[in-house]
Amino acid sequence: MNERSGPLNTNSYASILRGVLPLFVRIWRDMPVLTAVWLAFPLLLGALVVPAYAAQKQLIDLFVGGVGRDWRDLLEAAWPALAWFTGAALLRVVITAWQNTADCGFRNRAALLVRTAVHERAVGVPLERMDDPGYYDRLQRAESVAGEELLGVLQNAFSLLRLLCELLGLLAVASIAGPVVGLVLAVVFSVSFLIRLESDIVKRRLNRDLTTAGRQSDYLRETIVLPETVRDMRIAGSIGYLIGKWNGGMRQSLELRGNANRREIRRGIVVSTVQIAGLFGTIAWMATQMNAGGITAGTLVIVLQAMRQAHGISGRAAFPVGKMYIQSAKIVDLAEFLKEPPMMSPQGNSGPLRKGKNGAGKRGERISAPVSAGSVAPGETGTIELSDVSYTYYGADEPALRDIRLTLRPGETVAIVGENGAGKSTLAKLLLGLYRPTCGKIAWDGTDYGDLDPALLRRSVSAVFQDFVRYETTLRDNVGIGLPDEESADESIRRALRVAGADRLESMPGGLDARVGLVSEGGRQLSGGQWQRLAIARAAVRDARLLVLDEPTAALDPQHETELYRSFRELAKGRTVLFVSHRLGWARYADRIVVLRDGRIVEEGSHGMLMAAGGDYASMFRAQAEWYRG
Ligand SMILES: Nc1ncnc2c1ncn2[C@@H]1O[C@H](COP(=O)(O)OP(=O)(O)OP(=O)(O)O)[C@@H](O)[C@H]1O
Repeated sequence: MNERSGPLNTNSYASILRGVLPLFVRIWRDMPVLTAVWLAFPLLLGALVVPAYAAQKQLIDLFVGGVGRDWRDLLEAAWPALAWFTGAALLRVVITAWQNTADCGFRNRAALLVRTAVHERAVGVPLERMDDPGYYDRLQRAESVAGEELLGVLQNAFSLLRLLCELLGLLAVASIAGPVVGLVLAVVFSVSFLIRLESDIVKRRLNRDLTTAGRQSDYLRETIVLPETVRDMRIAGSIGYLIGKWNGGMRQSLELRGNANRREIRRGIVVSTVQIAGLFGTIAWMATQMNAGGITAGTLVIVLQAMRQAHGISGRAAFPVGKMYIQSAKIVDLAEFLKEPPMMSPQGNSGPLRKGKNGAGKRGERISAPVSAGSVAPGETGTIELSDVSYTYYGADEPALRDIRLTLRPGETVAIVGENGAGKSTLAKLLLGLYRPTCGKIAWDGTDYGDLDPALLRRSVSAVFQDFVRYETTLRDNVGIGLPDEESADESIRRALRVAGADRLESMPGGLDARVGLVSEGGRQLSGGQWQRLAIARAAVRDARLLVLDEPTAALDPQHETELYRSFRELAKGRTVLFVSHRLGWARYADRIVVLRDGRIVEEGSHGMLMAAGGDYASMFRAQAEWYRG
């Protein structure tokens, strides 16, 4: 059983404290005054309980003992207690109003502070870490915690603090009847509080686990009704399959929830029994004391009132604590996420995987501590050399690339071809410095990528990926993202749009400011090919010496693909280009073709040479040519 789904134990409390405290310290450091004010209000409210009840006791005793006395005498004797009572009530109203304002301001500012920290960390995290499936879970949890959840945790912490302070005040009031009364009530409320808390936590834990399972079930529910799913399922004759899976999952969660509810009811009965026994025992004891003249009527009344109020509070206190326990476990995730090493090496990695057999990273192993980034600028020539490079994805058993030896000369166009999964995109990512080789070395003009200045390396490379991003903002953002905000930028953007064959989009109302995508009102949705041309323009606009095109024409129609090929010369001018494509018609015009199979280079040469050799390339090329001819 892991810690988070395990029973309530001191270890989990310790880990929660380890996670939560640094966050609170961070918040405290950033806004000490607001935090101090936020903490002071509950303390004041708790402290006010005692004078209010003491004044009430005095008044009752005065009125009970003063039956038959002149009302003026009574009033004279009672006015200090009346003043205390009224003053405390008024102060309570004022403090409650202020505390709501302070609480709201504090929580929003704290959440903004932490959210900014999460976003800064999320964009700086090494890409390699994103291959760890657990990373997304951590990021998602951190994101949700840093927003609404953190607000919730702080709100619950505040409610809890307020309730505890009031409870302490009430126990102090109860002790007026005798320290034993205070002690008995403290024990009764603590026991019932702990029982309630335990059952609340069990239920919340279940809710959290069911939420994780619910993601799968939500996915199924949403997928079932998609037109493409309906089409696929009809063709496969398996209409009931997904519905059955979803339904089974839902039934299981309903059963688990039912069990938790029954458990909660049983615990509730125990709590009520403990409380009734404690409270009635106390009342009976006080009644005998009053008879014997040990306590006054005023004491009896205020202690009864305090008991009633404390009873309500002890019930309510389990709620924020239970919520915080579950939320705090998420806060630990948030704190852990904020500890993710930032991108420190130009490769966007924090360090190599620990290697298993064949250089494979072991499943579940964490990536080691960050390596420091270099400070050397990439050389002018831009010769890129890969020496015995291997790469294994996080958690994979087999390397995706093995012993790659390859040199890209300045201005050269190299085509990488090979069947699906051969390692083409992985090679592209390594060349761009997004991943760090598990073994071997990549050097730019003789300097290891690890010694290059990350920012300068990023400026020297540019890319279009098959899974390119669609920025649903303006045309200008889509192409010029990351360009300095200069007047000349628009001219560069227009040139890039022309090269990518996307200049017609500029005629949309608003020109470069035209909104694309459906996120913003009035935005125009683009076709897959139009989005891809924007991605190509985005790569073309940057003055990079290495341009990587990974299936840049997958969404283009033949006409536009041909047009793009015509402008390819302009796109490639003055740069080294590496392109990955399954369309071998493109490859034949490359200076060199590199063929990958199972992560290894199996052939290398010009189109003519490889055709003459009659190997993998020749058979792939002939198969495609046959397809067109046939
Ligand atoms: N993020 C990842 N995590 C684990 N394994 C991965 C990941 N990405 C790719 N792989 C694996 O690495 C190998 C090479 O993948 P890669 O995407 O480089 O192939 P490719 O030649 O570009 O394929 P395609 O032609 O289908 O795009 C494949 O076996 C793939 O399953």
